Amino acid sequence: MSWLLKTPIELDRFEGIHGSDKITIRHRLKRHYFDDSYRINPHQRPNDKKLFKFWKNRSSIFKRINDGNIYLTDELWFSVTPENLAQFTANYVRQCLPDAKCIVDVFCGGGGNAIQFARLFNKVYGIDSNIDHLFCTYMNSECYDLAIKPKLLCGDWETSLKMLVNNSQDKPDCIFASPPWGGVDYLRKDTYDLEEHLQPAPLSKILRVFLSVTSNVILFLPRNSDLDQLSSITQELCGPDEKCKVVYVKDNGYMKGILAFWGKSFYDFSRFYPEQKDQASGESMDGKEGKEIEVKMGDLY
Ligand SMILES: C[S@@+](CC[C@H](N)C(=O)[O-])C[C@H]1O[C@@H](n2cnc3c(N)ncnc32)[C@H](O)[C@@H]1O
Repeated sequence: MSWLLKTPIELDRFEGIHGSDKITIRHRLKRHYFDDSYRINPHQRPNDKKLFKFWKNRSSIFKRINDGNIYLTDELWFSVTPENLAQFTANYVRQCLPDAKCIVDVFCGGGGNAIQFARLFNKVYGIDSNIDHLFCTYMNSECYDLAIKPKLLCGDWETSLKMLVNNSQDKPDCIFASPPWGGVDYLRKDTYDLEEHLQPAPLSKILRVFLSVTSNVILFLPRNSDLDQLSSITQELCGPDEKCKVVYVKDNGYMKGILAFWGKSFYDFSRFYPEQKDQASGESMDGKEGKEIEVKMGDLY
C-alpha cells in the first residue's frame, strides 16, 4: 500500500477531518487521485444522454475544460456555477467588500465559485458533504493556477460551518452559498417555494445560520424563487427595515437564476453598473423586485 503514502494530494488543504472519518476520507481522496476518477475527456460525450446538453455547453461551465484537466461527477455537470457567473459574483463581492479577507463557500460542489473567490480573496473555505465533489474542487483548483487555494471541509453544512467558526482564527467576512435546488424540475412550477423545495434545509433555516456568522450573505437561487417569501423571511430574521437585494443573472442570453444579497455593503448596485440601469426590472432592495444583468467576461476588472 505504499501508494497511500506517496500521493501528491496536499491533505492539509482538507481541514477539520478527524477520527475514523479522516482515514476514510483520505483513503477515498488517494484512490480518486490514483484512478484519476472524474477527469473529463472534453471530446467524449457523457454516457448519460441527459448530460449531453451540458457537455455541448461545457466551456461555459469551466472555460479551461477543453484542456482536459477538469473533473466533474455526473451531478456536477448540471450544478457547477458557470464560470462567467462565478467570476461576476466574486468580482462584485470584491468591489462591495474591499477589506474582506475570508469568504466561505458553503455547498462548494466542483469549485465553480470557490475558484473565482480564491482569485480575489486571501482566504477561501469550501464546504461540501460529498467527498467526490471536494476531490473535483481540489483538482479543478489545480488547473486554475491559483496563488491562494481553497481550504476544503467535508461534512454537513451546518456542523462544518460551526466547526470552522469555532476552530479557525479566520473570521468569515462573507458567506456565499449555492444550495441544491432539488433537481432539474425546479422550473415545473411558476413559483419556487424556498421553504419547501430548497435543500438541504428551508431558506429561513439556512439564512438564520449564515446570519449568525456574518451579516454579508449571498445565495444563488432559482430564477422563479418566490420573492414575497424572500421579503418576509428577510424581515422576520433581520427586522422590518432590512432589505435583501435581488439580481437576476443571465449568461449567454439565458436567465440562470437570482443572486440574493443580504448586508448593507451590497445595496448600491448602480454604483458599479450605471450602464445597466436600462435593463433594471425594478428598484430592487426589498426582495420584491430585482435588477437584471447580462453577465459578461471581464466585468468589474
Ligand atoms: C449546486 S451544488 C454547488 C455548486 C457549486 N457552487 C459549484 O460551482 O461547483 C450543491 C452542492 O451541495 C452539496 N450538498 C448537498 N447537501 C449538503 C449538505 N447537507 N451539507 C453540505 N453540502 C451539501 C452537494 O454535494 C453539491 O455539491
